[in-house]
Amino acid sequence: MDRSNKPASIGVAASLPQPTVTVHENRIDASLPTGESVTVYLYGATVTSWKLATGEEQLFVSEKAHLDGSKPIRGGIPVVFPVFGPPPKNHATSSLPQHGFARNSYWEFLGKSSSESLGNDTRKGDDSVVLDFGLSSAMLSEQFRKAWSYDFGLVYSVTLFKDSLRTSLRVQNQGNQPFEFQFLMHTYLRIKDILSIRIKNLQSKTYVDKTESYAVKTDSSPAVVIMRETDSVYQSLDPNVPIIVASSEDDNPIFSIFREGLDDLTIWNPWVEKAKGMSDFGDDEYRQMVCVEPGSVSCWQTLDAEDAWESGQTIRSGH
Ligand SMILES: O=P(O)(O)OC[C@H]1O[C@H](O)[C@H](O)[C@@H](O)[C@@H]1O
Repeated sequence: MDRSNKPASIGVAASLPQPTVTVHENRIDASLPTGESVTVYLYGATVTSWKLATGEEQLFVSEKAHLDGSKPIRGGIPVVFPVFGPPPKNHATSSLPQHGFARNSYWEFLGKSSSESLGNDTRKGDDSVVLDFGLSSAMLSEQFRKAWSYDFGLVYSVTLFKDSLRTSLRVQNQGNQPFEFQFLMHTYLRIKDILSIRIKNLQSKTYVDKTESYAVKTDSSPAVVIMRETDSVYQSLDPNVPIIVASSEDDNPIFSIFREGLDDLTIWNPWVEKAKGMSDFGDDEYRQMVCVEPGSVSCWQTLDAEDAWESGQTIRSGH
């Protein structure tokens, strides 16, 4: 019997275009057959570039950023672990630098995997490529190992899709005692002009304003508009509601940020004076970027011996 919805025959997998992954000494480049690409430096497992098929860069990296491992990379997606901001005194992280050690340690490239298109036209090739990076206690510098002597393993996965990028972290406690940590993805989004965007879905949410001595505030405006130095840590957000960076001209989404297991979100822009004081950031570059940073930073995650914890973000470009 002829089936009217008989599926078309599936092409031979070996002949399909595949994602390309190039391993350099200090970074990994990957691209999809459709032209999208991503670059990840081993230093900090920092994603430094995410381009759409049009070649349009989605992430901001300062022209003054250090890419030689002498300093955390100013831009892209630095990984913040196991502490966010200046470590508190009298805590196990107190001897670590600001934002911990993940962004200034060398990670190992663990390999790639890819998933095939689930659409009808499998001839288009693979829909995504996943790059996995690992960092464990044994890989830390002596200084960091001394400052935070827990046994841990991190696997950071970077997945490139056609219109989005997912970054996720799995933290494993490989020791025999619990430890506490914070985690955040310090995403620098590239925008045309800071004055032409607004950030939605934060209405009436409580945040800590780090520019005003950590004052706790609530903003009832329908969207966050950035017109001065901004360093706001939003807390306890509904994980199911994406954060939207929209054009203030036509309200079209420029980026939508989906969070998994990350209830806090920092919004940061250094503005004029702070930009001038940063040696690895151009004086006028604050206009081309906004940091939208999903994290778990308002309290400590406690991870028991041999336990694991996972979380992630997906950034979708455009609609
Ligand atoms: O200069 P960094 O150590 O990279 O930190 C850059 C920024 O990171 C976060 O967004 C913090 O909330 C800010 O307080 C900090 O200034």
